This record gives sequence, C-alpha cells and structure tokens, in this order.
Amino acid sequence: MDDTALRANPRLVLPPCRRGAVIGLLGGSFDPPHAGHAHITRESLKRFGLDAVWWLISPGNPLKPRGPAPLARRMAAAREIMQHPRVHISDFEAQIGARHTALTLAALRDLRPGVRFVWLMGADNMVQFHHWQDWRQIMETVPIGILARPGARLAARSSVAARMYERARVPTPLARALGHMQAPAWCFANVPMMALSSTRLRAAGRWPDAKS
Ligand SMILES: Nc1ncnc2c1ncn2[C@@H]1O[C@H](COP(=O)(O)OP(=O)(O)OP(=O)(O)O)[C@@H](O)[C@H]1O
Ligand SMILES: O=C(O)c1ccc[n+]([C@@H]2O[C@H](COP(=O)([O-])O)[C@@H](O)[C@H]2O)c1
Repeated sequence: MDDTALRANPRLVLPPCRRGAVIGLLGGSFDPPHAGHAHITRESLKRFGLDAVWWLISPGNPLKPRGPAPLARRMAAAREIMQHPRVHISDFEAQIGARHTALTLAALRDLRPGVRFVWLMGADNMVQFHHWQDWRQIMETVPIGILARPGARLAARSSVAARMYERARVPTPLARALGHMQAPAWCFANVPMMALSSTRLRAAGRWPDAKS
C-alpha cells in the first residue's frame, strides 16, 4: 500500500493518541503473549517516559520459519494478559499487510505525523537487529528502547548494531527523554529480568497448536 492509499483508507483502525504524544511500539509474535511482555511494557512506560505503549501483534516475523497461531487468537490472549489504561493491542500490521518493521514505521509516521514513536524490543532482538530489513533506516528514523532479557543482556550491548551506533547510545539517566531525542538514539534499560518466553510456554503445552 503506498502512502496516499494508506491515508485515504477509512478502514484503518489505530489506537487513540494525541498530537505530541510519545508512544512506545512493542512489536512481536506474541505466540503466546506472556507476563514477560507485560513486565517490559510497564517498565518501558516508566523508564522511557512514554505516554502509551501499543502492542503490534505481527502477522508473522519474517525471520522465523514457523508461522504463528492465528492473529485473532493472539490478539484475544494479548487483551487478556495486558490490561492497562495506557496500553493498546493493535493488528495494524495485518491491516496494512506489513511484516517488516521499516514499512510499519513508515506507515505510522505518515498516518500520525505529530506523534513521537519509540521502537521497543528485548535485548535478544537487538543482538540480531542487523539482520532486519532496512535496519539502519529504522535506527536513523526512531529512537529505540531496549529491555534486558536473560541470556542476551551483555550480547545486546556488544551487538553489531550497538557497536555501529555506539555514539547514539543514550546514557541511563537520560532514558526518560528518549522519545524527544533525534534518531539515531538507543537506550538500554537494565530492568529486573524475567526468564519467560513464548517458546518455553509452547514447549510446556501451555499454548496448544490451534490445528491440534
Ligand atoms: N522475558 C522477556 N524479557 C525481555 N524482553 C522480552 C521478553 N519476552 C519477550 N520479550 C521481547 O518482546 C518482544 C516480542 O517478543 P515475542 O513475542 O517474540 O516473545 P518471545 O518470548 O521472545 O517469543 P519466542 O520464544 O517465540 O521467540 C521482543 O522484542 C522480545 O525481545
Ligand atoms: O523488519 C524485519 O526485518 C524484522 C525481522 C525480525 C523481527 N521483526 C519484528 O520484530 C518484532 C519482534 O519479533 P518476534 O517474533 O521476536 O516477537 C516484531 O514486530 C517483528 O515484526 C522485524
């Protein structure tokens, strides 16, 4: 969908937001959503001074070979686990047919030019960020907030992206201003860590395959 078609599409549904708001975007497969997602969302609201967080439930991570459970099922589970007045669950990527974050961000910025977006991700995603499509463009377009995760906390800070954009690292005391900074700007939040993962829940049979 090009920019003009996007703007003209009356069926697009986006969460509410006011001009000038700082919105954190937590993209993910959420297959299933879990308390770790809720935890980093609450921490992000506090630490990065966000007005709200939108969970962008992905149609499917382009780097993961296995397709996730149906979107409606993941949306419903996300709404159940994350109930917070400043957090919204969105299927925006499915609405515009985007799997790549660069495209999602371009569309959101086009549709909400007065809003400041901050991309949020766990430390594991920072480690492989340089494999994402147009990752440098993402880095140079929106500030990025990174949340500590067991097994990836140190690796994130020495990742290819972190090394290449070392000078864009925002020191912890300035984290709350992240959304008002000019990209590239990334900040690592050393939050208390939760060892939960969707992989672990699937393996424990806590999210049975929809087809079975
Ligand atoms: N326990 C956690 N601590 C920190 N970040 C997390 C945690 N769980 C998920 N995230 C982050 O939340 C975002 C969405 O994660 P995702 O939906 O892939 O969950 P996941 O548990 O990593 O799933 P999977 O095990 O299937 O890869 C990603 O940026 C991921 O790094
Ligand atoms: O744009 C890409 O190339 C890209 C590659 C891998 C992951 N992502 C995004 O990263 C977010 C986290 O993905 P996941 O599967 O780890 O939850 C989700 O929004 C994905 O769409 C994006």
